[in-house]
Amino acid sequence: MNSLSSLPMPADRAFPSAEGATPMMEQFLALRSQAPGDALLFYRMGDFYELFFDDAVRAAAALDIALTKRGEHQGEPIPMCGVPAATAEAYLARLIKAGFKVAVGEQIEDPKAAKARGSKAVVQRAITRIVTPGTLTEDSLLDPRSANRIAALAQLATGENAIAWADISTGEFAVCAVSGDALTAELAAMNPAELLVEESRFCEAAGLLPRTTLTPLPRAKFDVASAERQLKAQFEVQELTAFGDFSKAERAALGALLDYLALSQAGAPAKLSPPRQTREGSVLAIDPATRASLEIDRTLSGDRQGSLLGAIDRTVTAPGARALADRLARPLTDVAAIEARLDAVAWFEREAGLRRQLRDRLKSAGDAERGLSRLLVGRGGPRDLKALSGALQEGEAIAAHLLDARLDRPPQRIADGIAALTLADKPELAALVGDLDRAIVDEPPLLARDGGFVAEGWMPELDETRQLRDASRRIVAGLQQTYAGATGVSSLKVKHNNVLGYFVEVTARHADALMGDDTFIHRQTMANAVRFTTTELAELESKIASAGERALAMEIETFSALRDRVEALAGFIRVATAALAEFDVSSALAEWAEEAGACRPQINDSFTFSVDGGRHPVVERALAKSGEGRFTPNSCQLEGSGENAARLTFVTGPNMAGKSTFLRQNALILMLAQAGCYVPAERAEIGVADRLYSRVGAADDLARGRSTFMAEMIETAAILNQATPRSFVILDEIGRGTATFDGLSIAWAAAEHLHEINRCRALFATHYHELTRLAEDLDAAGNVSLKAKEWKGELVFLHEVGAGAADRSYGIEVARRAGLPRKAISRARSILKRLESDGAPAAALDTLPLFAVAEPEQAPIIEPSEVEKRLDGIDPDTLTPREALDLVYALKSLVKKA
Ligand SMILES: Nc1ncnc2c1ncn2[C@@H]1O[C@H](COP(=O)(O)OP(=O)(O)OP(=O)(O)O)[C@@H](O)[C@H]1O
Repeated sequence: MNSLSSLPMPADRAFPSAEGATPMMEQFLALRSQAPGDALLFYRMGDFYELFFDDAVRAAAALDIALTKRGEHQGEPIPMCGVPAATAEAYLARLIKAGFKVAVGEQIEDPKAAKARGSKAVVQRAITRIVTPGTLTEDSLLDPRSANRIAALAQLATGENAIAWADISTGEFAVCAVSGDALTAELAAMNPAELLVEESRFCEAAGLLPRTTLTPLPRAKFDVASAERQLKAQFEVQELTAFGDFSKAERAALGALLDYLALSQAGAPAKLSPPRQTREGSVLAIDPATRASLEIDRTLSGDRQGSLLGAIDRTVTAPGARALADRLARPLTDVAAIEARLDAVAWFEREAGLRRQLRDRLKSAGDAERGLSRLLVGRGGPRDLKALSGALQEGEAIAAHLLDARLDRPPQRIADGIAALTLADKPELAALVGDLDRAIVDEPPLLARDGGFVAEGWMPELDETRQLRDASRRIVAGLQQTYAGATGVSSLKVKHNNVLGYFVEVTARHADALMGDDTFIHRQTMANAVRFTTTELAELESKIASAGERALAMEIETFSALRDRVEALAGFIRVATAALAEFDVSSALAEWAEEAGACRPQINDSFTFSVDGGRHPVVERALAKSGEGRFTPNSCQLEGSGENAARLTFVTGPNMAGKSTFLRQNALILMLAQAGCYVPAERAEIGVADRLYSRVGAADDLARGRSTFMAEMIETAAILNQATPRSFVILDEIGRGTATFDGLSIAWAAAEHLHEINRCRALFATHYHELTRLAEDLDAAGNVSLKAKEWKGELVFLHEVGAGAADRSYGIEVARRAGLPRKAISRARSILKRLESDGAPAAALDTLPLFAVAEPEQAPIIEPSEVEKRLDGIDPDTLTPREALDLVYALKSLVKKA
């Protein structure tokens, strides 16, 4: 979705005044004026959500549903459309995907209560929620394997910036002050579903993050003083310093986000953890262009399959998958933190048997994280409670299992996980888990109001009421027999519907037998049946109904009591569910490492990048799957000082030889290592990088009015302006999108800039062989090349990286393989020959007539074959079937001869 289209509606849409409105329409217009202008209003009417006026017109078009009319307002028909409440989530999902927001106006009183106020009274309604991409909690609206964050960007006039973000499903609430340079990379690492920006900055922000919905907010929402008040109230503290020393921009961002969340949850804001301050630079900065080109979590065409994440993800739970995606999105820069993650992976790698048992158990732990968040924002149900107890029980069993195994002493992160999952020292949580397990049936309904989820034996009073209800039901069932005996109508049935309640039904033929009997009160005559009620049935009916109502009320009360206990212990539960996700991620990474032959990288603060036998995890997998052969491992040595290895290495070689693959695999290895993953190599030593840049492959960015070359230059400019000596850069063929000499000059200057000014570790793939000479002049530059050899006139790619520059490009050979017409190929060869001998392209070309001369030794005149000659002389329309058959035989014999 383009971010500009993420604001499909102007916030200042006009709706008619309430003058002359019916009471219901008056209420609708009042709610409409409370709802944000850029949101559609779903107005609950019985079993439907209805939309009116402009909302109806837009929703009908977006959902492709019928647009109708309902009465008139101020002399004009009112446009209307509606969706059934029972299936509303599916429509919501489509609207949110299309970039809309939806305000939900619910009935907040029982229609009976409204009726009691008078026949014309309108049921009270209120906006209970505003559904936006960043505030979703429903499983059906969310991708189970991706996080769903919402962020707010505060940019003060002083030039101070900060990003605050929250994930309602985990309660995460954090903030980071960022410099202008790092803004885009920090936002890309966060990858929020929705970004709140000040409205005057909307255009600037549009396009920063292509998959993010932008929500403009008035400037006042970023006011520092009111933000501070709101934060203090939310976290019940006198001073914010309790949580950290927040800058003005940080406070503004946190406040705007909190306010928006409160608004979208209609005053019942998500239960967030106190704000955590993070430091810019604690994650490896990767800008959006680099992320896209490295295909980290999706390919350039948007698929998960074929991305790095798709290749290495072996997690077995949705929270695990989300945690892994997050690790790849935000690799770390702190050596100790990376080592701690690697220790956990290594432990699971060593304990392979235990790992398999654990992964089996994890599968049944489910996704308690999102269930918890639904419960906390008041949208959870009995199924979420059950999932929670299931996960915590499984978690405890896992912790006990890991402890019992008495294997190698677990590393810190695993030990912390075990501690978080052990219930013995958390009596309240243990009691809650036990109670949830006993109180809720095994397969509870989604919603509490459906009832039937409190298990038998949990609440004697409820059991009694249910027994009463069931006994009455049994009496009703027995009455059928009694009535049949008394009336002599054996086909008599006792049935139930919502209009009559319990009733007796006989066929028209037997109606007379009941008509004269005072026990039976005639209610309905249908085509084939006649229906009666009886006082006895009516009494039983009301007993059953009131017992049912009482039972449901008790169940709902039980649900709220359990929910409150969950809320009180939410902190512990979050830590426990996070521990399960951590176990899943670490064991999954160990599983992948074993499968892919990956090794533990050595991480340190040096400026070394030294990889032996490195591989590209995605290309390798694709090759193995297609059976096209094995991936050739390649080593790469870079050294910031340039002493033992070059700092800047030029990579040359024929087209299709594997240059881009080599560049990317090294960037991915660095990223994986800093994310705390094993790396596909025999050995790797990696000095952490602060920023990773990749300029590989150019694509037009026409949506933003940039040509391929312009897009390439903008990205190159960002690298040359921002890369530090700690950064890692891969550059693929920059400058090729313009005139040869311009391109060469730009590539040349960029290489020198990287070497002399940025002084970062860099791989620079190029077809400009002139550049390779630079390695002689620059003290920390070197050359490697991808090898190819000619064998029996064919070019064979070895995909092997060796020292030194390549001698030629073999571009024409690749073009021939790709199927360029023979004439074009031979023409290209002759042009190349002349260029190589004359040296000056333009002058040489002027003298060459286009396609006039065909070089005999390279492009022999192709004689038509015998078959072609024979076919040439034939007019198919004049052939008899016999002649045609003869011709086929003749042609076949010619082919054999040839
Ligand atoms: N190390 C390797 N082992 C096996 N196959 C490889 C290896 N590297 C690349 N290949 C194969 O070669 C193909 C071309 O690789 P790549 O795109 O990296 O070449 P290139 O040199 O960058 O080409 P161009 O200069 O045309 O952009 C890949 O799609 C892959 O199938």
